[in-house]
Amino acid sequence: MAYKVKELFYTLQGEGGQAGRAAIFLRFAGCNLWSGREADRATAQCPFCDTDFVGGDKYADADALAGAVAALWPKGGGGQPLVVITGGEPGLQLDEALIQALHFWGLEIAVETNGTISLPPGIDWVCVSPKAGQDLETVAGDEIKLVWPQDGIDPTRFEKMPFRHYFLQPKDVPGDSAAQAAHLQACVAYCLTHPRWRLSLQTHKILGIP
Ligand SMILES: C[S@@+](CC[C@H](N)C(=O)[O-])C[C@H]1O[C@@H](n2cnc3c(N)ncnc32)[C@H](O)[C@@H]1O
Ligand SMILES: Nc1nc2[nH]cc(C(=O)O)c2c(=O)[nH]1
Ligand code: SF4
Ligand SMILES: [Mg+2]
Repeated sequence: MAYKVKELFYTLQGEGGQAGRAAIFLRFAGCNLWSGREADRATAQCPFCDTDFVGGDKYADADALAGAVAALWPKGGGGQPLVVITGGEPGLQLDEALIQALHFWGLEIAVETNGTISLPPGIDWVCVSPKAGQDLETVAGDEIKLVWPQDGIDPTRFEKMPFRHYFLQPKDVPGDSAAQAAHLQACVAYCLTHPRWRLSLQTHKILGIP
């Protein structure tokens, strides 16, 4: 199968339970909850997206893509190579052939998903970030990372699902510092009154790295 990839880059995982860990990012093009066009944002099922996932390059098959990913890991530095597969929505393109090819290169595989599309088996770390009004296909995994606040979602709903970690991540609104501050305070207040939940900051944005 051919894959449409917006970008490949090497950085630190900025969010969630693996924040601070070096990782190669594989960002797939396309999402099922927004076209990616600004003109459609207001009517999108997921209107607060912080990511450009339109366009990019085609890879002819799993071996070609996995080889390009593996080539980004620094030689001789040690550590367990990690790829974070994101998007857009990775559930649209991620398949068993790509999982196998990435594992062949010794990569640990983490996925960032909105949870609405079933994923192939074999992923090492599954992060589900639920979106208001969207039913979940993936109801178990390593972490829930809920962008907060979001109207129409009660976080306690996810506590019945077997995830290892529960994170709230402040909803970023570029250019609106009052909203940013309010969203951060809402997350802090919720974590203090519901201690099962932990704060996930987007540390790459704080650091100014990709
Ligand atoms: C761009 S999404 C791609 C993966 C997948 N489509 C998803 O939504 O989980 C990567 C992560 O960024 C989060 N995110 C998107 N927009 C955000 C924003 N404005 N503020 C904070 N987190 C955001 C998503 O919820 C998700 O956890
Ligand atoms: N550094 C960094 N960490 C991230 N964790 C999840 C990201 C994403 O866009 O899925 C992301 C991202 O875009 N950059
Ligand atoms: S589901 Fe993920 S990629 Fe799609 S619009 Fe929402 S945050 Fe962006
Ligand atoms: Mg991001």
